[in-house]
Amino acid sequence: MIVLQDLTKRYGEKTAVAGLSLEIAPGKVTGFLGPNGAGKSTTMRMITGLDAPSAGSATIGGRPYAAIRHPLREVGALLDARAAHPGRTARAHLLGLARSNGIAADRVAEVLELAGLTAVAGNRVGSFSLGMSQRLGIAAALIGDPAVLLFDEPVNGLDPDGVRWIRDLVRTLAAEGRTVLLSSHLMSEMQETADHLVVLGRGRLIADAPLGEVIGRSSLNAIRVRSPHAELLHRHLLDSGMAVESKEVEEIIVTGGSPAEIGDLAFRHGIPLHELSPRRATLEEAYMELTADSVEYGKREGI
Ligand SMILES: Nc1ncnc2c1ncn2[C@@H]1O[C@H](COP(=O)(O)OP(=O)(O)OP(=O)(O)O)[C@@H](O)[C@H]1O
Repeated sequence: MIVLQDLTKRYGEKTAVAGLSLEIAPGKVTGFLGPNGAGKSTTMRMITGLDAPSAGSATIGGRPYAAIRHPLREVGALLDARAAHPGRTARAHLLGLARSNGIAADRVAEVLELAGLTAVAGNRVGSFSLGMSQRLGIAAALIGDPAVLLFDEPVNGLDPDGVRWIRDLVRTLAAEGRTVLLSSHLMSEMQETADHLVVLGRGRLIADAPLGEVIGRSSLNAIRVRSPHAELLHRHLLDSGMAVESKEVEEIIVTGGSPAEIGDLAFRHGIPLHELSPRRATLEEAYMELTADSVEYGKREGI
């Protein structure tokens, strides 16, 4: 369990993280989303003790990172794939980490295998592609078999096979009861992988809810209704407080009501229905709506 209490980070005038309070629970994949500069990496850096908070606290299992004697045995993090020394081999890098955290050397071969790096274990890290470096970063995160894992953009640079590997890996880690915090800008991937979402905008929390709930709140969840009496149904639906848009002569798009409510209402008024099909918003659509006012670095209308 990761607990953030009023966590704040200021860089001079800039407030990168502004009073964040939330809990990241074990046993699920928590997706960490937000536009560029929203404060995701800064939050992860404070959780792992790489940055000190300006105010508030971040604890793992009740303790701040700095108070954990062998941190890699409790928290694994992939924050910067290029963090390993380029002149070292992958094996030497992992052995160094194992030694400094009281982890048995046998574990190195295990995580190299798990990350698909056994064949290149003796190669220098500096010769690795971005995808191989990501795999090494993941091997490092897993070396101490920790209960808490943080992955910042882990699929960056990975091929489709690697992307699927990460998806399966994080799902397995969560199913084992671990706490998994995962940031990514790939919404389709996040929709496949996350159970719960934490969304930041300009350093503030804008959503902390199960994935299905975040998508369910989108105004783009709509129901297509076809009826030979679409116009009449249109009026009844408006009277009952739903939003209705006419598409074709016999087709309307309804938001703000469930298929059951629409079907029952049509039945009460004796209106035949020829189609009643829900269209679920995608995470990308829900996310774009949610963060529309929080995008800091991007294209603005009229510029
Ligand atoms: N060392 C630093 N010095 C000054 N400002 C910083 C520093 N690190 C981060 N910031 C600023 O803090 C804000 C949050 O940055 P952060 O990297 O945490 O965002 P992010 O959500 O991870 O973004 P991205 O999706 O682009 O990786 C940004 O405005 C950034 O410029």
